[in-house]
Amino acid sequence: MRVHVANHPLIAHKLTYLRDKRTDSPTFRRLAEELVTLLAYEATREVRVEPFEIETPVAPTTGIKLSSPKPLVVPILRAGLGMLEGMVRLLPSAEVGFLGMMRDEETLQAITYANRLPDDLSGRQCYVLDPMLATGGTLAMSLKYLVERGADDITAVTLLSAPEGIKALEAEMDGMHVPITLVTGAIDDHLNEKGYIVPGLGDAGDRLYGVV
Ligand SMILES: O=P(O)(O)OC[C@H]1O[C@H](OP(=O)(O)OP(=O)(O)O)[C@H](O)[C@@H]1O
Ligand SMILES: O=c1cc[nH]c(=O)[nH]1
Ligand SMILES: [Mg+2]
Repeated sequence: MRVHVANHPLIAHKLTYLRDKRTDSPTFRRLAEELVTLLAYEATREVRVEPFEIETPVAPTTGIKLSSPKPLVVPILRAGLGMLEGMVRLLPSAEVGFLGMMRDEETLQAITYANRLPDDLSGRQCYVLDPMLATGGTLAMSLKYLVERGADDITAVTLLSAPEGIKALEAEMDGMHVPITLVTGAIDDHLNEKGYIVPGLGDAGDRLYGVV
């Protein structure tokens, strides 16, 4: 698994306000969207393209366009929804599939409660969106679904990641024979005893949408 930490002062600046507990939901949603657009630039560096002939007002030339099949963007509900708009703004022709997952806060095991993905993902590049990679259980389960359905190139985009979760995800995806890339805004210090990222930003879903 390739891990890319997007090292940019604007990303660090926006993450700081996202982390601040005084930041309200509307501001949090706007910052998450802005951050994804910056991360998406990095995450799509190897998006598949093909040559395409056009004519400028001056001369014929060869450009590029996104290859078919189009990339699939998969936000992990709930919190991943807060990253969807920022991503599809950069990739407007992408298709979108949904996975609903939640962590059992006692066992920290991921549970899937919704799954709306194309059956056949053969040859598809997939971009999985989830703001938080904590223990790695949620992303590991999501990426395995995609690999089982035939995805052959997967990039996970997170705002924050824990070192423990990156290690666990690497171990889970080892031997999958599918290129996996993680693009993240920052790698934080550690996980606490409740599985929260430290310093982190708290519960991303609650901060985006309120406590359920
Ligand atoms: O790496 P893990 O330890 O699996 O934890 C990360 C998951 O936890 C959060 O979701 P949560 O279960 O809180 O659901 P929500 O998005 O509905 O709030 C977060 O958005 C990730 O999906
Ligand atoms: O710190 C964390 C860990 C898991 N899920 C979150 O939303 N935040
Ligand atoms: Mg949550």
